This record gives sequence, C-alpha cells and structure tokens, in this order.
Amino acid sequence: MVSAELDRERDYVAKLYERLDELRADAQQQLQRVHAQDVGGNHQSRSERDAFARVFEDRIAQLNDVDERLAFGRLEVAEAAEGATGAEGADESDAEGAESDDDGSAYRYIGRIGLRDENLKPILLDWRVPQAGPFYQATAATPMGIRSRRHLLSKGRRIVKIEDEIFDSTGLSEEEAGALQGEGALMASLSTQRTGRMHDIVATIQAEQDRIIRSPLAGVLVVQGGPGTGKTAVALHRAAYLLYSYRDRLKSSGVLVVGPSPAFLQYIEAVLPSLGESGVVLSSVGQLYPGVEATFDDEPEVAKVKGETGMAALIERAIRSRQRVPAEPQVLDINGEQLTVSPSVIANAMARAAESRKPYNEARVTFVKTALAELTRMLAAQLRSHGNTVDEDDYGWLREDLRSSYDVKVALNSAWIPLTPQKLLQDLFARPQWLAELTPTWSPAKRALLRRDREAPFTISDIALLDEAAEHLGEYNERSAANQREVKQQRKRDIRNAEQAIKNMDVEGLVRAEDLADNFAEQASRGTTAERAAADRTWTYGHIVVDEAQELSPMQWRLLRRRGPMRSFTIVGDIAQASAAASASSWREAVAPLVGRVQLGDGWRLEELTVNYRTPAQIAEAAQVFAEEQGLPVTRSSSVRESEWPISTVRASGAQLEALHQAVQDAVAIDRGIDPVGTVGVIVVPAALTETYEYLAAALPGAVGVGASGLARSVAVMTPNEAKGLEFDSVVIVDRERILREIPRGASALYVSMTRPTQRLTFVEPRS
Ligand SMILES: Nc1ncnc2c1ncn2[C@@H]1O[C@H](COP(=O)(O)OP(=O)(O)OP(=O)(O)O)[C@@H](O)[C@H]1O
Repeated sequence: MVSAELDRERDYVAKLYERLDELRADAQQQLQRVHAQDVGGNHQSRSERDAFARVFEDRIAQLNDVDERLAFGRLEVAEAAEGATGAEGADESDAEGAESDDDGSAYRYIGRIGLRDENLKPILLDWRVPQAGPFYQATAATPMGIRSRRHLLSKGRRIVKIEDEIFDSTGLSEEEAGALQGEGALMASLSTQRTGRMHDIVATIQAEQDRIIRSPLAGVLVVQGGPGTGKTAVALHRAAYLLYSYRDRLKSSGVLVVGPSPAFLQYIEAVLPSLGESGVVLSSVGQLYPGVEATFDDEPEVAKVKGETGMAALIERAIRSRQRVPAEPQVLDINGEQLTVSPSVIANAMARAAESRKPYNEARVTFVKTALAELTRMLAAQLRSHGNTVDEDDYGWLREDLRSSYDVKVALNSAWIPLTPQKLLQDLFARPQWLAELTPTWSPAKRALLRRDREAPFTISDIALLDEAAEHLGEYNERSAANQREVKQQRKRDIRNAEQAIKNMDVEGLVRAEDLADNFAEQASRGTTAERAAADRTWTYGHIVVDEAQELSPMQWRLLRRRGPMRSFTIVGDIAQASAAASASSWREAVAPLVGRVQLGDGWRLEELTVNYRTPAQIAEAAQVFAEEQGLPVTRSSSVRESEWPISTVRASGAQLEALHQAVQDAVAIDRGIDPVGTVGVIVVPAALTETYEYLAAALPGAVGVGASGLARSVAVMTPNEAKGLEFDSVVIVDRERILREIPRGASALYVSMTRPTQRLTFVEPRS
C-alpha cells in the first residue's frame, strides 16, 4: 500500500517535472526567437529586444530556481472546493487547482510555483494561492473541507517519502489507516545541519505562522515571539506572499526588508529569490540613507541620545538657525558701485521663500530669486540717481552683475547657506558653541556626548539623523530635484512604451508591461525597481518588513515612516531580546512613532508566535530561566524537540583560549561527515573578538571567520550583537560574566547568545 502510494506520487511528480522542462524549453525557444529578430540598427528596437530577452531569461531563472522541491504537498479535498478569494493578483484559475481521480477523490498538489498543463488546467498550485491555505491550516478539528494532507519529501527530483495526516478517518479502511507515515517532515527539516544561510520553509509552515503570512496587506502588523519561533522565516515568507498576492500594487513600489546587520542580511538573502521574488530591497539599518554606509555604531549612551525624538526638533532648530537676517545694513560692492542693503531686504525675501513651504534648499532658490530681483531694482534706481539711463531691458545684465558679485554671494550665503545633511550634522557635532545655543535645556554632559571631529565617519545612529535633515533640507541643487522628477516621469513613459511593444510583439498576456518597463529601465542603466528604490531616499515602498524591530530607536522609526507613508508594515521582534540602549521596552511604545499613541487594534495589530523551532528544550529552558532571573520580559515558548547533548561548561585550567580551542574542536567533531560550513558560532565580547579570532584562525587554518564573513566558514567568531537573528548547530559562549559586565544590557545579550544553537551549547569560563 505504502509503496503503491509512493509510486503513484512519483509518477505524478514526474509529470510535473516533465511540464516544468517543457515550459523551460518554451521559454528558451522564445528567447532564441527574440535574439534572432532582425531589429536593424535602430537603438530603440534593439533595447526593446533586449528588454524582451530579459523577461524570458528571468522566466527561465525562475523555473530553474524551483527545481528542488518543486512539489511538496497534496491535499485530498472532501467537499467541493470553496470559491476563492481575496487577494488581488493571484491567478484566478489556479484557484480551481484540483485533480480528480477515478475513485472520485479530488487532489490539489501544492508547490513552490503554480503549473498548468497544455490545456491550461492547473496541475500544481502555488503555495501562496488561497486554495493552498488548508495545507498549512487544516486540523482534525477544523478540516476546512480537506480529508487528508500529504507531505512529499524529496531528494533532488525524486520523492523519497510520503507522510499523511487524515482529518476524517471515518471512511478509512484498516489498510488505508495503516498507510500513515512516520517521522514528520517538520522534524526532518529542523534537524538538518545549518549552512550559514537561511532556507525557505514553504513545505512545513505551521498554522500559527501561516495565519501571519497570509494576513492582509494593509496596516501595521506586529509579530512578537521568543527566540527561534520563526519570526524571520515568517516575515520573509510574508513578503513573498504579499508580492505574489498584491502584485499589481507592490510590483512597482517594491518591498523593503530591514534587518539589524549586514551579517544578518547575508544570512537571509538566499531565502527570497528561492521563494521566487525579486522586487525586494534588503537593507541593514546602517544602509538606509543612500550614499552613506554606516558600519558601526556609537557608544550606547551616545546612540541613546541620537535615537530620541528630541533630535528631530534639534535638527529643525539647527536648520532654521542657518537662516540669518543681518543685524546691520550691509554695503555691497557691485562692479565698483556701492549698494547699501538694509536687513529688511533679506527679511522680506526670506518671508517670501517661506510662503513656498518648500524644504530649506529648495526654498532657498525662491529666496535668492526674490532677493536678486529686489537688489536689481535698487541698483537700477541708484544708477538712475547717478544720472545713468537704465530701462527695463537692462535689468537682465544688472541681475547677472549682482549674481556674480562676490559681496552679493557672501551676503546671500550668510543669510541662507545651501546645506547638505552631511555638512549640517558634521557642523552640529563639531561646533560645541553652536550646539549649546541650540540646546539651552540640555546638560553640558549630554551635549558632550554628541561632540565629535568633523572628519569622523558617520555611525549607524547618524543615519536616521541624516535622513531627518534631508527631509527638511530637500535637494541640495535644482538639478537633482529635477532629476528625481524626471525619473518618476520616465517610469510612466516606460510603462506606456512597454504596453505598445507588447502589442507589437503580439505577446499580450504572456509578458507584463511592468516587467518589461523594468527591463527598459535596466537597459538604460536606470536600474530595476529594487535598485532604483535603494538609491532613492524619497522612494516610498508599498510594504516594509522590519526584523529584530525591538532594537530600533524612535528616530529610526521616523525614518521608516517616511519610507512607508501607506503604513503597511510587518514588524517582527522580541521585546525581551532588546539590547540597543535607545530601543523601547514595549511594542506600544516602539510603534508609537509609526502609528501615534493609539490603542492596540487601532492602527496596529499584534500576533504572537509561541513554538520554538530552533533551540532544543533543555537549552531553551536554561535560557528562559536565566532571562527570568535577570528580570527580562520573556514570553515562554515551547520547544518542539530535545537535543542529545546536555549543556556543558568548560572551565579553563590554563589559558582560556586553549580551553576554547578544545571546545570548538569538540563542537566541530560532532558535525563531522558533512560539509561543516557555518556550523559553530563562537560568541565573545567585542574587546576579545580580534584576539579570539586570531588564535582560533591560527589553530584551525582555513576553518575560521570573523563576523559576517564567518558565516561561510565552519567556525564563525562574533559578538552577541552580530549573532542576533543567526543560528548555528553548536554555540560556544566565552566568559558569561564578562558579557554581563562589558556589554550594555548584557543580560539580554547573553540571552540572545544562549538561544542561537540548534543542537549544542557550551560555556567556556576563565580559571576561577
Ligand atoms: N515551520 C517551520 N518549518 C521548518 N523550519 C522552521 C519553521 N519555522 C521556523 N523554522 C526554523 O527555525 C529556525 C528559527 O527561525 P527564525 O530564525 O525565523 O526564528 P526567529 O523567531 O527569527 O528567531 P530569533 O528571534 O531568535 O532570531 C530557523 O532555522 C527556521 O528555518
């Protein structure tokens, strides 16, 4: 029985692969056809052809991407499938998606993409369509019209195992009931060795996770969950789900995914393309201001000040203070003519510019124009009073004389200097006197925290301040403002051209205008949606996903609010893991800069994840007990499995590094036999990072890396902060006391570190 069922599934899945190969061959043929087209020397037709070629190349890449685990599930439908709904872009007919059998059962196969046969009948459902929902949500208590759920476990293209859950066992014969399979697909997936890269979980998404993934696009959704509950996995699958289901809305605006560090982005970057998505910008908090990449942060007490909302008002005051009406009349030399200018001329031009309500640099253009016009009138009057004949036709060159006069430039610039956000912040931090004038209520000690040399590089906490300043300053010169407007106009033209080109090529319905327009832009080096979005500070995303969101400061939330004015957010994190000095201590407080101080349910909703998929029970328990002793606000979660290794503590009898070396070797030895990449994480305080790395790298040549680069090696040495969001088969934590002592919010840092292993935890402690 089991083997007959297995054979039957193998046959079905073989058919699916046949179809996949056929579609790939079709796309290849189309690609050849496009290449073979004679487009002559016309530049536009050539770039149109190349844009078409990209559409087919992308399709081929997408079909290649899903080769592994193409189909992973089957639903047996008990009743007529309910009508589908909801999400706008999901392909309607995919929704039928049931395969009828001779015995009257109807089956729906679930996979990583949707496939149809040559008669356009769906033979595989994309996991994101509503009809695939019961695969993740049905239970015996709520079967959702499903009789049974089958997991198909595969190796390469071959199904190696099937595993059934029957929701309605009344109609089963004894023989059929015996066909239930043993070990869960979930357990199999959880006990696989880690590789330093996160994998998709489409085949084993759990019901509580699925509810979050499929939650509607609109509004702010906060997902709270303890370590290892799948928050990151859920957030990324939700991004893939939303891009698929709300394609029309999100395709051209894109989705922004914000993570805590470049190491973390490297860890997750393979997940989204493997889910078949590309309209996504991944960014660490330090990369959110285009043109500046901040790689390290300030000391915690400095970061705390820079993260406070009060900084927004300070920046506004700083900008305003750069507009100065002179106290006295000024005498300006214009080609030998002395013109006396009273402060009111400047003040009037400023008032006029203020009426435009434009940002500082853009309003300055009005200021300069108005001031020059007034000065021209004054100069003309003065020249006339000296007996010269000056009429309106002469105003043009008079204005030019004024514009190029050194004195006029100095006068206008001292009244209203053009500013970049960088210069504003550098001045603010490097000129204590100015800062003191702007912050009369601050203590000198608080001001001293911001003091810094002008040349010092920008920190992660500066990024939100630069962005805040840019918002008030606007574009530095008119050309870049015009460029930005032009880029937006160009996109509209690209889409119109693409629609026309699709008609001309006779491929309506096969190629989408937005995809083709993206390729037009790419051909013209304007970049894909994701590239254009990442380079444009004023880009507004259709949806924003924030991971490890508990770390963000109010100023960082303000920045994200500007990137997502539609307020469509998925925010995941664990308040108990908050370690940044500027972070909030409750979700309500954290999201206030985003939604205002409103009650839960009013503008935002909260979901919780309660099952720990990563950490074995005994390690999770120890971490929870520790956190509770330290007064951290942990939410208890239950682990789905045990580990075979007890937590061990190695106390150095001699040099601590020697003991560490031994512990790491033991950890690596456990994983022997399989390519041991990214399997051991060694967590130390920042001050000991370099020394530890150098010692281990010398002792285990070629096997050790530090920080993000360690993820491609068997052993990664990192700080608790860098380890945030990551996981390893084995984790070795060096000197707990020192972590508690030297790292701000050390208890939280240690709690995070203890919850990184999927198998084994070792403490290395100094000689007592
Ligand atoms: N439904 C699932 N099926 C298979 N694996 C899963 C599932 N859910 C989570 N996992 C795995 O559990 C591990 C932890 O998931 P993830 O990193 O998303 O958790 P997290 O809540 O973000 O953790 P933390 O807050 O500690 O960083 C990952 O290896 C992930 O692939």
